[in-house]
Amino acid sequence: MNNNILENLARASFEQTQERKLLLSEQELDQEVLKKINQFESEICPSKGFRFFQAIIQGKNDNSPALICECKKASPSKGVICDNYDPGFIARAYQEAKADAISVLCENSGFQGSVLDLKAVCQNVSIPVLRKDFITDPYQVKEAFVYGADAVLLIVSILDDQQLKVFLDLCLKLHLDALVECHDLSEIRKAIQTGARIIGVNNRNLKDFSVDCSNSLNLRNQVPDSILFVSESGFTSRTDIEIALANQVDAVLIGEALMKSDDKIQKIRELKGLVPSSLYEKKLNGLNLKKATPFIKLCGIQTKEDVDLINQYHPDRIGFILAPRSRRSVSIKQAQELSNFLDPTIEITAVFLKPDDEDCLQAVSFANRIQIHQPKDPEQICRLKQKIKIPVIEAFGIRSSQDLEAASRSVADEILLDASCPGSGKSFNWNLLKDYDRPFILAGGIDSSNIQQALSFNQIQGIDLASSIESMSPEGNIFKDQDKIETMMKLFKKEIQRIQDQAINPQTIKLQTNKYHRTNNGKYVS
Ligand SMILES: O=P(O)(O)OC[C@@H](O)[C@@H](O)c1c[nH]c2ccccc12
Repeated sequence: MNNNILENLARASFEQTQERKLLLSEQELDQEVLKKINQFESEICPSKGFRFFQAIIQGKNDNSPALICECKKASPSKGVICDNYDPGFIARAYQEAKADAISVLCENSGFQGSVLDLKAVCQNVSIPVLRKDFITDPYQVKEAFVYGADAVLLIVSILDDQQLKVFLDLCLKLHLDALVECHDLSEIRKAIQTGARIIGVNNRNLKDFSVDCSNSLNLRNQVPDSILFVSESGFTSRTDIEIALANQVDAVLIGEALMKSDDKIQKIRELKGLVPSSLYEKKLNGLNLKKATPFIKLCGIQTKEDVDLINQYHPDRIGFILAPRSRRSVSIKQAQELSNFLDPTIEITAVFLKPDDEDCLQAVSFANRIQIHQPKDPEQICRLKQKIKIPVIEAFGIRSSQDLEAASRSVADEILLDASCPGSGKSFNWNLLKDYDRPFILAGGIDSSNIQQALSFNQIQGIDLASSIESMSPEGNIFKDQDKIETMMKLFKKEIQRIQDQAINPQTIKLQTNKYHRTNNGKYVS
């Protein structure tokens, strides 16, 4: 993998470590280490240590893998996640909610963490604590020990074989557990060979920050049962946890979803399956799914009259088409002006075809999302995601299942699946969508005859209409037609109501339980 992001974080973490050495030299730290070892030995309980490993074994049960809950103020992809960050306080809430272990981000440049956060957490809880960091210096392992951590993260891709071995040996000496993070099969092999007892697979691709929970599940079978398997990142709901459970994951590591939650205790109980999660979410069982009611987007808004109609019928999103050659196009300036009249609770998507980065950057002033058809170059989506702070949608014209596969690999925040000739009012062959497992927005020829089918797809996030809400005037001009907007909005709302009513029918829920299980080749299936 492209290790740039990882390497930069590792370098930053290393530099932070060198700075701390100026305050406490390695020799002095070694003294502290010795003191603590002596303390251990004088204590009555000689088996102290390796508590993280034990906590996972004891924490997992038939209803849930063990939960490792993370304290994380910020992340390189999301910026600040938690404003009033008090790791000690958060850790106490985790413990109260019966988390099995706690992970504390200590890196400063990308995560705004510190070893002091680790210290604060260790002072506040009795459950095991993991130092989450980019460890490349033994000093960091010793520090973790002295501050009271029970485990450290070792990331295989930033360590050579020799270093990994040295660090694992040091952990063993200090009775610390090591969570050995791997990204692919070769790293897993290396970890196993070096003697890792706990292997973690990150669902977040650190090349582009995309999250795919199937990444760890697909690698599950490569780790023998004698080694604990931790699935890291991207877990947001009870459904995600159930899928991990069905794939014999021993523990899951959850950060962002908890940090964002106002009621952490309740969220952990929900993740553990101790309180029912939203019933509708259960109905839409799926990996990585945005478990919201599907939205409707009306696309190709061009005039003030259109905006008035939109405000009246209130779809969830609208689209301004900024591709110059479309018959529905508006300029960036027009879109900016029209957006001033739009009800602010309606989201705006700026739709581009082969855009320059510059145009997309300009659209940020009025749009909530950017949608790109045919990126200018293969890196554009990834680049834009880093440059602009709003979600990026990549649109795909679908002719075959290969096109769908390409879409599922997209690094965009959302994907939109359309006919190969967007805006033509034609649909592609929706039969191809059967078994498609990435959430998607559907576009192309959605009208009163097929809206019900469109909303019935398991992974549907939203639908996007243009042609079916338009008519042609006697002069041959195409315009947004109030009657048609009304018809489509009514049909949409009726269908959503029907889906929601169905979701609270207990039978539907029962059928969905344990939908995912493992096959021989380690792939999850539904
Ligand atoms: O916030 P999330 O998506 O729940 O992810 C948590 C954790 O897995 C993630 O922070 C992480 C996994 N591996 C890492 C390595 C370094 C820093 C951070 C991480």
